[in-house]
Amino acid sequence: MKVLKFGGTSVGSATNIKKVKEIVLSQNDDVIVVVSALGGITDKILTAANNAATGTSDFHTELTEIRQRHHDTMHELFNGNEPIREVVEKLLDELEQILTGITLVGELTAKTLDRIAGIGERMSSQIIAAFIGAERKDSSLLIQTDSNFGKASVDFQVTIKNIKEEFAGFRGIAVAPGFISKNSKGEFTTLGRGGSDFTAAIIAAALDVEVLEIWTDVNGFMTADPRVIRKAYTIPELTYSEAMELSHFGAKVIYPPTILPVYQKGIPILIKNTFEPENPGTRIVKDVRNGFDRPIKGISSISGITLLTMQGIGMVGVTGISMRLFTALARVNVNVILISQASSENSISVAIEEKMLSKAEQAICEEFEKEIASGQVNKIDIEKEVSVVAIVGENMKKTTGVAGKLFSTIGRNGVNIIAIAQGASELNISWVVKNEDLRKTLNVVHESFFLSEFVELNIFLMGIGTVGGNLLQQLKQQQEKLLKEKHLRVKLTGVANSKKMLFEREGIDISEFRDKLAQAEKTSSLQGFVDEMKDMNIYNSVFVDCTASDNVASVYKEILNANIAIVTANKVAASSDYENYAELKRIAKRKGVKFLFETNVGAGLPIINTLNDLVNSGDRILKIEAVLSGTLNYIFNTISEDIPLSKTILMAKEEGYSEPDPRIDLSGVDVARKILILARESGYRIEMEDISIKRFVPDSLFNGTLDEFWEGVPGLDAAFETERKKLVAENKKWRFVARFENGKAEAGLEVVDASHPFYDLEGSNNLVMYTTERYHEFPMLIKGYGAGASVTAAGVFADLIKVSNI
Ligand SMILES: NC(=O)C1=CN([C@@H]2O[C@H](COP(=O)(O)OP(=O)(O)OC[C@H]3O[C@@H](n4cnc5c(N)ncnc54)[C@H](OP(=O)(O)O)[C@@H]3O)[C@@H](O)[C@H]2O)C=CC1
Ligand SMILES: N[C@@H](CC=O)C(=O)O
Repeated sequence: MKVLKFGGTSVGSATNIKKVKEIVLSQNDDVIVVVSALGGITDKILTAANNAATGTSDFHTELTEIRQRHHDTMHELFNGNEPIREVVEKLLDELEQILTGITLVGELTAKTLDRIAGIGERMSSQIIAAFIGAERKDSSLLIQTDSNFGKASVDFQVTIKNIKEEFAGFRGIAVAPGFISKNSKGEFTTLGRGGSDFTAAIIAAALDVEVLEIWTDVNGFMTADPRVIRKAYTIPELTYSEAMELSHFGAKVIYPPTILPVYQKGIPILIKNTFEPENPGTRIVKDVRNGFDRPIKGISSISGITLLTMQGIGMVGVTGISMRLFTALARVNVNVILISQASSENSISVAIEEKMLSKAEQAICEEFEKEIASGQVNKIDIEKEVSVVAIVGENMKKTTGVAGKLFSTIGRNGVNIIAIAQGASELNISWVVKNEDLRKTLNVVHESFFLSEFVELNIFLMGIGTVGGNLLQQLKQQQEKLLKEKHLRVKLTGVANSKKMLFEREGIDISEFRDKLAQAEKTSSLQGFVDEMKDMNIYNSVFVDCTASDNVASVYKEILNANIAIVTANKVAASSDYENYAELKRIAKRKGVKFLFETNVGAGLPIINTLNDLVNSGDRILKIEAVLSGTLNYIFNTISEDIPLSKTILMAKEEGYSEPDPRIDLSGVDVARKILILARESGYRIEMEDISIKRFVPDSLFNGTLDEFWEGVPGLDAAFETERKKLVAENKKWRFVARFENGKAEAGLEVVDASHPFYDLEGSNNLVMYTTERYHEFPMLIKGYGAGASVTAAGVFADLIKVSNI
């Protein structure tokens, strides 16, 4: 035999009652169906009763609605041929008479309220029993309570005997109302909050049924609130204690105290969805089966919380403080949701519902009036607009590292934890965060404990030109593969160029980003972009800088301080003042976020990473010799009798090798920035001014505007051609070489012969030679394309993958 309980929404309309019938008839067992009132009816009865108690007969609106709902439901279920209309009509009349009586006396007692509060269940059970063609049983004649009207206590001895007698030898389907009961005098009582669950649990326990099924409007307990966590999913199995904890923390699937009778008997509870009966739902059992025994089962949260903290040196070592605090709160009916006390006994924090704040504050201040006046206890500290979050799971007890993983994940994402509580049962770890951090907290914790197979990376990209545009193409191309093979979901969450900016929490479709950005409402603004990123407060966020802008580089500190990682192709920050560069690295380290700039030197070549690996493994960089400009190398490899210098510069720009402003390349500044970064990454404190640059283009060309530069450059062509011819005759080549040795860096144009390793460096290639303590006789060489859209974008992409930690 089974007991199936259907809640208010499940029986809320004729359509839903038809679904209930299908479910009940599909059971291959004898079934007792316990039903709530039609959804919303009990509330209407209570409102009508309270209105009546004002003595103004102001209950008719509710009563008319209650009548109409039942008439409509019966009409639709029975096609106008309503076999139980008379019974229901009588109950509605009874309700009207009592409401009229309440109006006349102008008073509503708990006893009178119990008389009418269960009329909804009495009506719904009649309708549903008739519609299913089942026998109706009257729970109020079976469940006997004391006379504590409003929340009566069950006399289990009498009740169990009644139920056993009533159902002895029963076969088939019975329908019984939930929530209602009677005292020994035969007066109506009710079972309080969650009453229908309680009725079902009492019957299930009395009859020792195989299972108690609670049919509701959700697919059981979810790993987290699905309104916040899109990827939350149903938990297949929970222990009674886990279900109890999750319910306490906001998962309103069951009301725990009501399932006590089945818990004591070890009868499994199955939570099922009336509207998705094929969903397996959640099984609540004593011991979960293998495979359903992960350490964390669910995350829950309660918002609308205030944290009160009592602190003072006068509290240390004084007995009775906690007792007085909790007694004071209990006196004014304030429920304490979380308690946290430092072992120093110097402070104690309690989380309470926000609406209880003034009562609680007053009670504490009165209780500790003397201590506060004498300064032994400080003024009560109040932290409003906070939420309590909890992870729940019985297996935490057997697993080390859960708390470590939990708090490091939260911390890495920049969420401040205000208070923590964990009971010695290790069933639940609860902590308090600001309301504004709740969504992010739930997301990071959910991802870390439930979706570790799916990591999400939220990209905020600034700059969609040569490099940024290509990066997006590559991301688009790889998105599916990364998801499938690496379980990494890469989302473009924000994007901007110098004109517009666009944000979408759920991710911008990369194939449409240009159109969408062009049509975006928001005008681009650097601070606006940063503020929006911070406000969105999304976990695993990364800012990607594909501009060449000094301004953009100037906001890195703010971004890292907001726990947002940075991946940048822009060399400005890493080559700015040493103090700024070092500070950015310090912030990134302190905040536990990445600050990566591999593409700053040699585009996609692993030049910085290799250097870091050498240094971190204890090697020492003795010398760096390198060709670090893709543009300049391309120019010197392309210049010929037919292609003059000025044309090669244009060609380098068109190929996507040069900086947005090619004077940065031609002046040697780009190379100086790169050798500076390598020197710093080798462990040297060095500034841009320390680098000597030998220019090969007169300074006058760099002093004017970009247009003046383009106009002036052809003037150099003839002299270069003359020099070039001489070099060809001598079988020599120009190379713009950077060197770093003994703490000194320099860059300049050199002539190399065929014996030199740089001689054969083709196209836009770069070559770096690291002479180190370990690579001494034969330096380490890294060679390959040193510029260009696709290789640079690939380098940025590789840094992004590093940020995702997959
Ligand atoms: N090209 C290469 O081989 C390599 C380049 N890099 C670096 O990559 C970076 C990008 O270079 P590249 O793609 O060639 O440059 P582009 O000029 O092609 O693109 C720059 C992008 O940045 C945008 N932008 C500029 N300023 C701002 C701002 N203040 N706010 C928002 N967006 C802005 C531009 O917008 P708009 O179009 O509206 O002006 C454009 O979308 C540079 O720092 C460069 O040094 C690094 C290694 C190799
Ligand atoms: N403009 C740069 C691009 C890479 O940093 C170059 O030409 O090397």
